[in-house]
Amino acid sequence: MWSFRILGPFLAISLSSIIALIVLLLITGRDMDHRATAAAQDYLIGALETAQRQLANDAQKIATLANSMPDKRVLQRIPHQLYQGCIWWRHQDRWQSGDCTGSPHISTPPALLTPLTQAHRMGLMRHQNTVWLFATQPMAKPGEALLMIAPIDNELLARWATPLALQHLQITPNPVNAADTASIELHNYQGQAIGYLTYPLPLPGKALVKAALFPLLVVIALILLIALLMARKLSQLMRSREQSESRLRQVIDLVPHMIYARSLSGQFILANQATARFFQSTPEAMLGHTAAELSSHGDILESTWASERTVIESGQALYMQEEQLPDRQGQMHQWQSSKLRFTDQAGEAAVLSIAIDVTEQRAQAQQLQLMSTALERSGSAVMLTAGSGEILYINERFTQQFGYSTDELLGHSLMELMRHYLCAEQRTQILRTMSKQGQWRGELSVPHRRGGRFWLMVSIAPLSIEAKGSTPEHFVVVAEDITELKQAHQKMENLAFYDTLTGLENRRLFKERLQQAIRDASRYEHLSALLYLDLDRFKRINDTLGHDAGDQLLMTTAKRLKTCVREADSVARLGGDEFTILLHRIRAPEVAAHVANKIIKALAAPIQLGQQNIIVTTSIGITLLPQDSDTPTGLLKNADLAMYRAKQEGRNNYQFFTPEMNTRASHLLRLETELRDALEQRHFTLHYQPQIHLKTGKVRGFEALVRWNHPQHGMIPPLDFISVAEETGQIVELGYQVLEQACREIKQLRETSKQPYYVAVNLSPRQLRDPGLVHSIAQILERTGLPARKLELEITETALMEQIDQSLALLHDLEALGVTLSIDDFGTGYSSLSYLKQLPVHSLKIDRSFVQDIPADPDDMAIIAAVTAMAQKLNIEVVAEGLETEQQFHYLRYNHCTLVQGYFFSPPVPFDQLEETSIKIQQTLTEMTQAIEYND
Ligand SMILES: Nc1nc2c(ncn2[C@@H]2O[C@H](COP(=O)(O)O[C@H]3[C@@H](O)[C@H](n4cnc5c(=O)[nH]c(N)nc54)O[C@@H]3COP(=O)(O)O)[C@@H](O)[C@H]2O)c(=O)[nH]1
Repeated sequence: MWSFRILGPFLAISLSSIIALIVLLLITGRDMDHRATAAAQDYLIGALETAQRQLANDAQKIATLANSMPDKRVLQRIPHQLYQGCIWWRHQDRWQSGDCTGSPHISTPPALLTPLTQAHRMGLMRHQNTVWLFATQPMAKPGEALLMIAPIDNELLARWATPLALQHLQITPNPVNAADTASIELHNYQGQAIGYLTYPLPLPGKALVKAALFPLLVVIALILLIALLMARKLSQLMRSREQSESRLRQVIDLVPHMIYARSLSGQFILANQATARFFQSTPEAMLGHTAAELSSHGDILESTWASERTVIESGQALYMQEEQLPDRQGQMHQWQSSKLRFTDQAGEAAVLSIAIDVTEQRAQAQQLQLMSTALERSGSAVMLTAGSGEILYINERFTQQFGYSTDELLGHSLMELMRHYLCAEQRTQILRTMSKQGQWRGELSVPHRRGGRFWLMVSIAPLSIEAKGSTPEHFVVVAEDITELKQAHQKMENLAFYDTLTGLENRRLFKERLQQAIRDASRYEHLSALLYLDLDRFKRINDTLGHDAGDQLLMTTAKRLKTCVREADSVARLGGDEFTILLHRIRAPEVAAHVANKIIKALAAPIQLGQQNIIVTTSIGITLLPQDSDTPTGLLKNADLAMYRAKQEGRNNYQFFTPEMNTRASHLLRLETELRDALEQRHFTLHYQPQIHLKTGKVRGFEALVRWNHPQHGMIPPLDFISVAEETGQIVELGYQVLEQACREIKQLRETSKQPYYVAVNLSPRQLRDPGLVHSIAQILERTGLPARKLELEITETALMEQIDQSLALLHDLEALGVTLSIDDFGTGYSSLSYLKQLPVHSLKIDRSFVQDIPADPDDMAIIAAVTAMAQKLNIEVVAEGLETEQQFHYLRYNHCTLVQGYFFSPPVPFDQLEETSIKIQQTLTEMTQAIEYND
């Protein structure tokens, strides 16, 4: 590797240097030869010309001298220094003598002299092996001339073509170069080449080259050495550059940011691994490609190219530019890039970009910003403190919550704040919990700076960014205003445990108190008493005077009850007009009796309800604990039974619970079970009591009255089971059985007697609430075939008034069915006249209690008179029940009562006696009518 890298350049440089040197030498040698030849030729020509001029001058000087002398001796006196060759004198066209002092080798050959007579003044001639220069000079005397010859240096002598033929010299440089001589061609006067002169070159070019060979080799050796050193240096440089490049490459590939360079055409000329990863390519494969060619989102990527090109064109670097670019999957990334122009190795302008993927940082920053904003706008008050407790931050809510500005709190201590808001005990408790558990959370009631108090749910927790267990660097305090929550909780608690109307404890709380009292009573052997009471006839007051009056009554009752007991005792309203009182830790049962009396007295005081003064009475049941029962339910049941007994005893009194009451309750329970069996086995039968029309004196119809034909106890009257059936809901099923049987039997009687009898059937309040009532009655009528108008439904006035709104709709539905309606026990239910007008009733049935005191009670008689008068006006029939005496009969007849019913004519009788009973009544009435007519 090294040898190649070194040898390559080394050989290249060396060889090229050697070749260059040789070529240079050859060129130089050749040039030198040319120049040497030219110089030699110039020299030769110059030398000849100079010698000729010299000779001609000498000849002229000698001629001048000789002209002044008479003979040839003159020549001898001519100083030798004046000439260099031989000298002859011609006299009268004959050469007289000569002197060759200067050239002793030359005699004076006539052969030589003859051609010289040719009046050539100057020239060259060859004689023997010597080339001579000659010059002739005419003298003063005619026919006399002077000839001078001088030999040419032998070195100049070369080849002579025509010996002595030359009479005149003309010189032309020879273009043909000899290797080591310079030559000139000599021509005669006819221009013919007669020979040439050569001149050996002192050191021709080739010789010079030969001579220079050694130095050349030395130079080459030196060059090689230098080249070697240079190659080595070069190699080192190359290697270090390669290493440096490789290092640089490694470095840029290690950099997680995109580093790339693009040429002016937008093609990548450099890309690191991060860039390649982004384009899902390799750095090598990217080179020469544009972003558009490398990515399907290249068009977007190319948008960056615009800015990069601007950088190239303007030379203006861009730093920290934010760009959004998609990766290959189209996922947008946020980049922070810097771009700067540089010139690549080819000398072309390019742009280097360094792009940092800041997507995550931006997302984190955004998240941080979001969290910071959330914190700032949080509904909770947030405080951040240093580990020392110094307050570093509070959010807006904090300032609102506590009424401090940020400046007032920052830099202060949390402890200071705690001292201001919390008592020493609270602070100690918080600090103790903090040191034990590391944090504290709890509710605090704190005063507001601007007055008032508020409830806070506060948490103080350490905030350590460092490893767990280290001393907390910060604490975060979060306070949430729970005042409303507290109030709502309080309200809910009130709702859950207290009666909204009276503010007394409700059933739930009372039961808890009772439970606690039972525990206390058995543990500490205390005696406590539970009083259960309701207001006598509250329902009637409520219905007649309205619910507001009823509520008023209940609230007054609650207040009065409170005045009758101690603070520690519990007074509760269980619902409706039912109240309970728990007397804690009483000395003896007599105390309970005493309180009961107090209550009866307190409630007996008149109560102003609207325009009326009402006097209420109450019935109180008392049970003692723990002896009567050890459960709240048991005690309440006992007290209820006792209260029931008090009612049975004529109301407005109190009764203590006795075990026998439980016996009765058990009896009722048993009755319920037996009733269920009786319904299944249809043990009920009907008795019918006739209703007599006073004007016609005929039996118009019958009231169906149920009896329980008990297998063991015989016939049981309705008063013994109707209320239980009503309570348990069994009355609904019983009512349908009665209706079915009554309709079927009266239909049958109508057919056998051919009389248009109707049947009146009692509907209890519970039946009125049965949604299937109308439909079921319609089905019964259809099944039995009794015409609807021959079925009269008796509904007590109390039942109607209790649910007047629903009743109205029901009565209209029943009327639409075709059945007739009668208000039973009229006069006991406080129905108002306005209601009566709205009700689709066919008749009113005056309660037995009003009839039974005729003629003893003038009030009752007046009521009967008023009712019949009113009914007449409303076009409603009046039925009087409980007719037992003739006096009563006459009074009712006199007051235009429509129908009568009672033992006076017949008690309720079984179905099979009906026809016979009806005939008897008919006879009785006929007799009575006759007697009346007779008396009249
Ligand atoms: N919901 C239903 N209630 C019914 C049904 N059958 C009866 N009852 C109700 O039971 C109550 C008692 O009824 P009963 O023992 O049959 O007494 C009735 C008569 O025997 C009694 N009566 C009739 N005439 C006289 C009399 O001259 N003197 C007197 N002391 N008692 C008399 O009155 C009862 C009829 O009353 P009323 O219904 O108000 O007309 C009773 O309230 C029945 O309503 C039933 O099937 N369903």
